Amino acid sequence: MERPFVEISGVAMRYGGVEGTLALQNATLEVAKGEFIAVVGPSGCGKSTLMRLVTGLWPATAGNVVVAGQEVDGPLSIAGMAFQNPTLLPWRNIIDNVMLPLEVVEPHRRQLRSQRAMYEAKAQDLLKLVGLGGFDKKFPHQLSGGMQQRASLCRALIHEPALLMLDEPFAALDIFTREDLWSVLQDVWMARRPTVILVTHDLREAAFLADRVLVMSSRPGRIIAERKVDLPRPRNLDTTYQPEFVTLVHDLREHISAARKGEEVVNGH
Ligand SMILES: Nc1ncnc2c1ncn2[C@@H]1O[C@H](COP(=O)(O)OP(=O)(O)OP(=O)(O)O)[C@@H](O)[C@H]1O
Repeated sequence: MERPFVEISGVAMRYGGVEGTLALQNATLEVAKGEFIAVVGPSGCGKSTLMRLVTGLWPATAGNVVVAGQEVDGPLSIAGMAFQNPTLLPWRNIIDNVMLPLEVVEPHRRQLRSQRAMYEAKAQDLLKLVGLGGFDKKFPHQLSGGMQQRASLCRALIHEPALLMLDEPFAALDIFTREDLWSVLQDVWMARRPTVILVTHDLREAAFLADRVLVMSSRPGRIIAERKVDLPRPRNLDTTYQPEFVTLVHDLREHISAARKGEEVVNGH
C-alpha cells in the first residue's frame, strides 16, 4: 500500500510553556495522496492548531508530523492555504493577488520573469474555473466577499500545491454563496486532485466535500471518530437531500454534541 501523504502520530501541542493551554493531545491521523478529508469538532478543540502543525507554522510539542515522507520542521512550500477571511492584498489587483505565491515558491520564483505569459495564462484559467473570468484587473474592494474568497482559492492553487489546507474558508459567507463554492471547490479538486484537509464547523459542508470526515474531541483535541462518505461524485445540492447524506450529517452532529459534553459515542454506526 502507498504510504499516506500526511501522517500525524501522537501529536501534542501546548501553547506557552508547561502551564500553557494544551490544545492537542495524542492526535493521530493519516491522509492518503489525493484524498479529501474534513475535520470537524467543537469550538476551540484545536482544529486550527492541527492545520498550523501540518503546514509547519508551529512545531509540535510532542509527536510526529510527516508530509510526503518528510518530517515537517518548518513552513511547507508544497502547501496552498486559504482561511476564513480572504486576506487579499488591497493594493494588488486580482490577478496579481492570485500570482503572489509564484513570487515566493520555487521553482516558480526563478521562472516567473522568463515565463510570465505562461503563468498569467494559468492564473486566468483558474479565475475562469471559479467563475471570475474578466475580473482579473479589478481590486479586492470591487469584489463581493464570495468573489474575494474565490480569488483566495485561486491563490491557494496557483502553484499547484500537492497539499491544500483550508481553514473554514467559507465560514464568513452566506449560505447560498457557500453552497456555490462547495461545487467550485469540488470541480477544482476533481480536475487536479490535490490532497485536501478542510477544517469546518459546517457538517453539511464536510459531508458534501470530503471522502472522509474526522471528528475531534473537545480540547485537548484528538480524533475520536471517522466516517467515510461513499456518495458518488460530482455531488450536487440534490445529494444533500438524500437519506444517506442526511443520516451522515445527523450522525456527525451526535458525535459533536457528545464531544462537547466530554463523552464519546460508543455504539455509533
Ligand atoms: N497562539 C496561541 N497562543 C495561545 N493559545 C492558543 C493560540 N492559538 C490557539 N490557542 C488556544 O488553543 C486552543 C485551540 O485553538 P484552535 O484555534 O486550534 O481551535 P479551533 O478548534 O480551531 O477553534 P474554533 O473552532 O473556535 O475556530 C484554544 O483554547 C485556543 O485558545
